[in-house]
Amino acid sequence: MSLLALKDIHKSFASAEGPVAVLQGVSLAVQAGEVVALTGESGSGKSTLLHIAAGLEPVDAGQVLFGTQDMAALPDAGRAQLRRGTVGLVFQQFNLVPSLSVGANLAFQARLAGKHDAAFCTDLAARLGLADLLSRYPEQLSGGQQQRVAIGRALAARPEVLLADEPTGNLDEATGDAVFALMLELARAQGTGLLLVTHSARLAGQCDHAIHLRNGRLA
Ligand SMILES: Nc1ncnc2c1ncn2[C@@H]1O[C@H](COP(=O)(O)OP(=O)(O)OP(=O)(O)O)[C@@H](O)[C@H]1O
Repeated sequence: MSLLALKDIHKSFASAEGPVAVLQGVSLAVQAGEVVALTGESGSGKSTLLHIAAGLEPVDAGQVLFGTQDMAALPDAGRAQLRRGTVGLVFQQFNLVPSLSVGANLAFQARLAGKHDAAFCTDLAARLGLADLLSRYPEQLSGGQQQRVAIGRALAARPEVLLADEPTGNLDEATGDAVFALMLELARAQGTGLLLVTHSARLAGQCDHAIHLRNGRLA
């Protein structure tokens, strides 16, 4: 059974001209330890699909299966619980907690999931180049530093499924490559399934599969 399986997802948004169909029957699966790249032109629906997978956006039709549990069919509290225990998120808005230090932000998700491991967190901070920034606050960080904290926070919780929306988009190429390599290494070592939105054909080429979204369908 797949860690994550999206089945026949349909999604429209309302607009002044009427409903706009963004996803028209999208199905995909991510297995344990598998890294899947999701590519597509700007506006093709990649972020929408990731938000749906995270249970943060309702579907018009379709299933979002984590094992046998359908995220899309759960009530709010059930979705939050499934997300907290199972899913790691790295979105374009980093959503760091402004009142918490970098160190506390890094540990935040893992603590919520009951999986906090101080040594693992310290090691992650070092590998993400954040060791000297642990007592700073998010507003005192550059965009790229904030992005690395957001990645560290998701990885520290050792999620079963990691959903990442252009996770290295704010980083220079060398830092981005190093952070991407760390994400791949941890996903493979821990059996995490990784679904990754990227505009980079180079990064997509390093993944196990690359799938392309066009006109609401996977090409
Ligand atoms: N809440 C919303 N209300 C109305 N339309 C929306 C909403 N969210 C997204 N859309 C529309 O859905 C389409 C897909 O948006 P989405 O952000 O998923 O694209 P994307 O492929 O992630 O784009 P990018 O690569 O630019 O981030 C776009 O046309 C966008 O305008």
